[in-house]
Amino acid sequence: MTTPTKTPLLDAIQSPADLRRLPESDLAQVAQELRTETIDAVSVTGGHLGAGLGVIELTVALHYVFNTPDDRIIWDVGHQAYPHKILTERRDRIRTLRKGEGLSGFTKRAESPYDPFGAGHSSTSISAGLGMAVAATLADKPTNVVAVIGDGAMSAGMAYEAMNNAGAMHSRLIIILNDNEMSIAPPAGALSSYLARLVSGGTYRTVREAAKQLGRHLPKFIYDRARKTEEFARNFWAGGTMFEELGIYYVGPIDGHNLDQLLPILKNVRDMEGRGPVLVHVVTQKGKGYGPAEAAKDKHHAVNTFDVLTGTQVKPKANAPTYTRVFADALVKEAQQDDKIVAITAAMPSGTGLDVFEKAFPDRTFDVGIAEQHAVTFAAGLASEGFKPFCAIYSTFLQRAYDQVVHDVAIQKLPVRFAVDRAGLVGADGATHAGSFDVSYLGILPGMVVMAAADEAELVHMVHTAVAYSEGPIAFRFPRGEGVGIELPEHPEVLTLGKGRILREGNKVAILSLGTRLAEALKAAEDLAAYGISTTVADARFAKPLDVDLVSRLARNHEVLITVEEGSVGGFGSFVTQALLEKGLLDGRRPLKLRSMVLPDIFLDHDKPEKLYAESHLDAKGIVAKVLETLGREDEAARALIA
Ligand SMILES: Cc1ncc(C[n+]2csc(CCOP(=O)(O)OP(=O)(O)O)c2C)c(N)n1
Ligand SMILES: CC(=O)[C@@H](O)[C@H](O)COP(=O)(O)O
Ligand SMILES: [Mg+2]
Repeated sequence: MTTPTKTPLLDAIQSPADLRRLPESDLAQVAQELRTETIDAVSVTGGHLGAGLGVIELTVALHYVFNTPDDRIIWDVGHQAYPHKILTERRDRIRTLRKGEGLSGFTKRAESPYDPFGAGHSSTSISAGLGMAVAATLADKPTNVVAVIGDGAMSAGMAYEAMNNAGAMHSRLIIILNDNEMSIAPPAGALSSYLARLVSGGTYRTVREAAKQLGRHLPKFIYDRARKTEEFARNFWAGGTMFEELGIYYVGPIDGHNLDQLLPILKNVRDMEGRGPVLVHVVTQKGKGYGPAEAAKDKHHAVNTFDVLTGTQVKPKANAPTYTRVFADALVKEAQQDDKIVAITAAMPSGTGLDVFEKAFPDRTFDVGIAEQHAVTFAAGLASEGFKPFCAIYSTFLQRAYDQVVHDVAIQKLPVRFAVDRAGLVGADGATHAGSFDVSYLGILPGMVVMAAADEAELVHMVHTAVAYSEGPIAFRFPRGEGVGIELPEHPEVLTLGKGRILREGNKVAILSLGTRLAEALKAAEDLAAYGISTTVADARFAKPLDVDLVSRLARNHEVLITVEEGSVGGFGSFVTQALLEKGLLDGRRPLKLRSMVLPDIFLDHDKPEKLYAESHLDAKGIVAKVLETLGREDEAARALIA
């Protein structure tokens, strides 16, 4: 006897076309089954759960009403798109989410035609959607374009730049504002209060009222006739003014878990003749329909694998505190001594450890929302008035604020301290979140100091150094995850600017490491000893200013010099090469063999960082192989390793 399936309707849906063949009366059950499947899948993969659970009904409704993939649905950030993936021909791979070779945790063009735009970073959907809507008009295609953006993502400047443009364009773009009153943490800023006011009173628009809201945008003569009815007039002025002032029709707020509201309203919006951009304000609950998620403070934004019945998450065994935690604790200690220290996060208080800082110093902690550009210039303003701002931003998200780093901070030599977390590879989030470029993009700026912690004790020294340094901007980078378990210094030192350190002296090969590959470099040196190769290992500490004396000495006194880093081409290795060129140490008079080991020049997909580093040869084995290859070692053991 076969066991009855928990998801009979979902089992018959391969693609949205199958969904669209069902009667509307079945959709509530489809949604229920989709929720069950999402919870079950994430329980074995881990990942972003709460956001997806909040958009289950919306996902079903959108694929039912719109003709995907010809109509385009763009999920902002993409972390809420797991249910969308299940409905769009990827259910068979949903338990590979975020694993090597598996489905991405975000939307990804290469993965499916149902993902018309890739994401990972927030607040891009309205711009991309507007581009698609304009393209449809230019190509005279009847494509509907729907951008689904969260209330958190709506705090970023890009969303406003896009609405400013859209409101003036009369393009047929549909924006769904998915308002769950949550970012990763509770949302920060005035917009969130504004949205709360729109939703206040706890009443949602009925379908008739929403239709009337849309009716306001009907041709004038129809509208004038309609507005004479008293009922119409009663609801006329409710809500939506900010969006409407920008020229975007506002509909809502509506209950995003009620298919009886969602379906007719979405159909209405889809079929409205002659309209411009419309924003449908949908109110949802993050984590909806799963008790442990609804009860959790963060609504289960991101989870480890867990037990479905109890919601208990598997806690990976911790061998050492995370770099993030070490940074946060070190900053708290510094701030106890120095009341000029303030800390800034762009909507990532827990991710950056600033939740710890906030507990100690609530008045000196600023969560500015998803607004990295503003965060940096806001920090510049604080620095210009004598404060010591620590801007804690992931390497990948700091990319968005590059002009602010250059124009508002570096050119003015303002002492903003950048705590660049998630430097290097990050794992399950993949290419959109990898911190591969910060050494390159920060290290080329005049006057910028760039440090990289080789272990967590070094990180504590670097935090202290950043507090003490006030000549201009200074950045220190450190990776995601646990440290190496080294003892932390009681009394951190101010590091000498632009000076590295030698950890092991040898005479044939020199490995110059920047960042946490140092442990692998030291292991490699041990292994090389077994080949009779004497190896020096140095930690550069600074990518800028570079320790040119150290680099020159290593180049003069060794046959091989290898740089190693957790970053892209164009970073530390390039700075070392440039310095050696300028010193005339690469002009052929010396037989120096210089090699630089960097991440490959491709966007690496999600996988375990250690596996990716090994595949990129940035582990001890890879370093040894590089040395043997450079020395032209032909013995069998060397050949096996190089191969
Ligand atoms: C530019 C950028 N900064 C920060 C993040 C990290 N981040 C991912 S999701 C998220 C919260 C998004 O909130 P919201 O848009 O309301 O979506 P919800 O999770 O509530 O559905 C943040 C801050 C990001 N992805 N991109
Ligand atoms: C979706 C998003 O951008 C964040 O939730 C990100 O996944 C957080 O990454 P960490 O787990 O490294 O904090
Ligand atoms: Mg939200």
